[in-house]
Amino acid sequence: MADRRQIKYPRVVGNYELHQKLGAGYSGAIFCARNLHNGQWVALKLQPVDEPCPTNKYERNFYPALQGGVGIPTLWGSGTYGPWDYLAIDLLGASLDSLHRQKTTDVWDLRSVCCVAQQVISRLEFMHTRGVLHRDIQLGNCVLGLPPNNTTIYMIDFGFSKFYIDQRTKRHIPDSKEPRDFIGNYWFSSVRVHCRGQVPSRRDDMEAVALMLIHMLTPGGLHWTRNGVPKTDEAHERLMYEKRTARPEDICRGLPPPFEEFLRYCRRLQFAERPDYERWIDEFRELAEENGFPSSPEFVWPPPNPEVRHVSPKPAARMDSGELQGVLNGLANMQLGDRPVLAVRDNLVNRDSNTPPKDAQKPAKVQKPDPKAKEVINLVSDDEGSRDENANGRARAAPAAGRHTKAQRLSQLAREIAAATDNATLGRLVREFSQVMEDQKSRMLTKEGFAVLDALHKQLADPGALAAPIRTSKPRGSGASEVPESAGAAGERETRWGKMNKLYRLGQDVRRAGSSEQLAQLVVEFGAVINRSSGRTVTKDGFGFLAGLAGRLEALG
Ligand SMILES: Nc1ncnc2c1ncn2[C@@H]1O[C@H](COP(=O)(O)OP(=O)(O)OP(=O)(O)O)[C@@H](O)[C@H]1O
Repeated sequence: MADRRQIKYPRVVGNYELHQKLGAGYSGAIFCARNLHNGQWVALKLQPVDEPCPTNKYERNFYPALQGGVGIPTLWGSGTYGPWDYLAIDLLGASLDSLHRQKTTDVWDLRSVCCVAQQVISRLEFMHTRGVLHRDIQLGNCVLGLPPNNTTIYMIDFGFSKFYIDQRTKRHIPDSKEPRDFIGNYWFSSVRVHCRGQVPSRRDDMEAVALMLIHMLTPGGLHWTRNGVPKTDEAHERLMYEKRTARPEDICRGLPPPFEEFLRYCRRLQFAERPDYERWIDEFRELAEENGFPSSPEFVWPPPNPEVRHVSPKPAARMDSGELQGVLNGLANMQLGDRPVLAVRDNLVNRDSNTPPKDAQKPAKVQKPDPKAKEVINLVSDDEGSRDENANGRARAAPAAGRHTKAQRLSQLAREIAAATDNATLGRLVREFSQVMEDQKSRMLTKEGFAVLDALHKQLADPGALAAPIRTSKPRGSGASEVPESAGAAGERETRWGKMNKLYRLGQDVRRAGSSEQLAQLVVEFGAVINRSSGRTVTKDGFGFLAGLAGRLEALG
């Protein structure tokens, strides 16, 4: 291959007249070009036909499969012209890499990063549904459109892409233990692919997004990127070692929890597993909303003032999913102190149902559970009606008045549940909770949803809640106890029933529960099953459980 600096590019290639150079990559250059016949401006990717790494040829395979997707450039023409191989695609604007270099602050603002997260995950969802892996996710391959599409992030550069669905058999490509050459980029390729030589699949595209987002929020970037591209094997080995040994909790220290959770989630995915794109788009949208930013994923650059907030690397109390699990199980052992007991008339005196209890009015905090104590833990994070501190220590603006997000509705429900004074009201609130969840596209149980369960549990957990326990029929299956099993038995249940079966069985148990205590226990188990399930989605059986719970509460009210 000729030395790229000496390559003389032609003035015209096919129907296109070349203008300024937009960029140069690993194996070619890209120009702004004009169609000589219709005047249309395009980006022309140019490569010598004898290029040893003919990425244009590879890319040409994927563009047809990806046409029509939001944020995927249109392919206007491609072919060879004399010694040149070319691709004519939509002319786009600045790449995130160029914005990264231009930015005047240490790190990106959280709003922009949440927009990038939502859009890039959505692009991957589209590509993956078309059977294509990107395999080279990086800032330089995320490019803004030109007006009027300048708030859309486009994915470019499919030179390393691959069909993970075999075009002939329509099956997922097989995993393999064979040693393989690394394909991807040094900064963001997943640990599995980059450091362990594994076959890339959907999970690795997702992990690359997670690393890219964390990089954007880290002063100086991820530490293995700071010495530049490795020039020797030794330097590459060192980089891989640093990447491989970097613990999620360390590289995400001080960042809002969804970033670490996302990275961990990607690393837990199985080789052929479909990532839950919707869940993570929702998570990052909610993170934006919680911080007072618009829920729209539109990428606005420069970030509109005065909302620009940068995430400082301040250590924050956080709860990982393992801890969350412990918390849910620990809810069963909560010490409720002298909290009033539902359905015992004496306790209703002096309680005004319109006034949330003192606890419910405080913005609850995410706390680190004490593993020994198994005490009361609040899972809720935000009270949107109040002002709160963000990670930067600045006051968080309340979301725009009149806009009721899922998070707001759930937080409000948690407060109303905490303030409820009878079971019939609780039953109605459970129905509302179910309705809020059903109205949502994703049906994912967020932390605000868990806070609703937490509030519900608190209201039900006292054994005296229902004055006259009613007789329960025997659950299906021999020797089953009349009392719903404890959270400690949940692990055993997992092997006895399939995962899906569990929610169905909980739905049956809830209709037979004879006391508030039993209902409280079932609420904990319900939360634990949802939390363990991939995507934390409330399924049909989950809604069946909620309907059963509401009905039971109303009947006992
Ligand atoms: N359609 C486009 N419109 C405007 N600029 C573009 C377009 N496509 C690419 N660029 C610019 O050119 C740069 C290189 O493009 P691209 O990544 O497609 O080329 P490549 O040769 O495959 O590069 P690499 O080897 O770095 O992956 C991009 O980072 C971007 O700045």
